[in-house]
Amino acid sequence: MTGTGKYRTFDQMGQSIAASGCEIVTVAVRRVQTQAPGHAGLAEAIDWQKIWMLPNTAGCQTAEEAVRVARLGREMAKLLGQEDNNFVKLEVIPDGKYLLPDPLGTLAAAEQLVKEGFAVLPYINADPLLAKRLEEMGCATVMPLGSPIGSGQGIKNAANIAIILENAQVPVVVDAGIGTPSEAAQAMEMGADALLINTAIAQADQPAKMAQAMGLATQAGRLAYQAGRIPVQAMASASSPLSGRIAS
Ligand SMILES: CC(=O)[C@@H](O)[C@H](O)COP(=O)(O)O
Repeated sequence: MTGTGKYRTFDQMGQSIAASGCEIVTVAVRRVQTQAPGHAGLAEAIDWQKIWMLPNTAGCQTAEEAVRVARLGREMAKLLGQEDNNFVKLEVIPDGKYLLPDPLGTLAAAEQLVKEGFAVLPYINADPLLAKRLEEMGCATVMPLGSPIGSGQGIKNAANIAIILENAQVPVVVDAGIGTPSEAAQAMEMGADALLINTAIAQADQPAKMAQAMGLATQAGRLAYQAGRIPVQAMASASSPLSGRIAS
């Protein structure tokens, strides 16, 4: 999954989405609604016949706001030709400095949106108990953050994300903070089902190239997870057989 924010141009955005190989693109409902300079034409710049839209509630500080914006997002998806799209990336973020999600607001909004038939993809701190509660409530995924949005700090919550992955019965999408392809691969090697990456691509010197690198790393990480890594050992073990040596 990729985002649509922070690109220098819509052209760069389109090229990056294509180069990444992503299947889902998230769009802030409020950006599509404003039609202000820099936002106008955003939704129209993407071919929604090929890409699944994930409307998000960015900018919402309370559960009530998020529920309202999610409903608008569903209408927006319909207008853009995705009549059966009931997805919403739920963001309830009252904190402007670290952009950390409000767990109680997220829980309350998720409960309401699940009741209304949404496929809810909640953006959360990497809290295993919260992830479980959201799953039990009927959320379609959980989206724990690797580190704060746009920080490029990578996977700072690896231990907690590992617990979420161990327990989850729904797909786990690692969202936010991924700064490099190696961090994308790391999250996938841990067993994440998907990633959401925006800033590291959009703000790269060459966004499309970084998008491709992120896509390749995501696939590499997934393959490595499926292949099964070797156990880490304290001591060396020789690569060549020890029997039949020339020297005694
Ligand atoms: C676009 C979006 O949904 C972001 O809020 C998301 O969390 C990605 O974070 P990064 O920008 O750190 O990749």
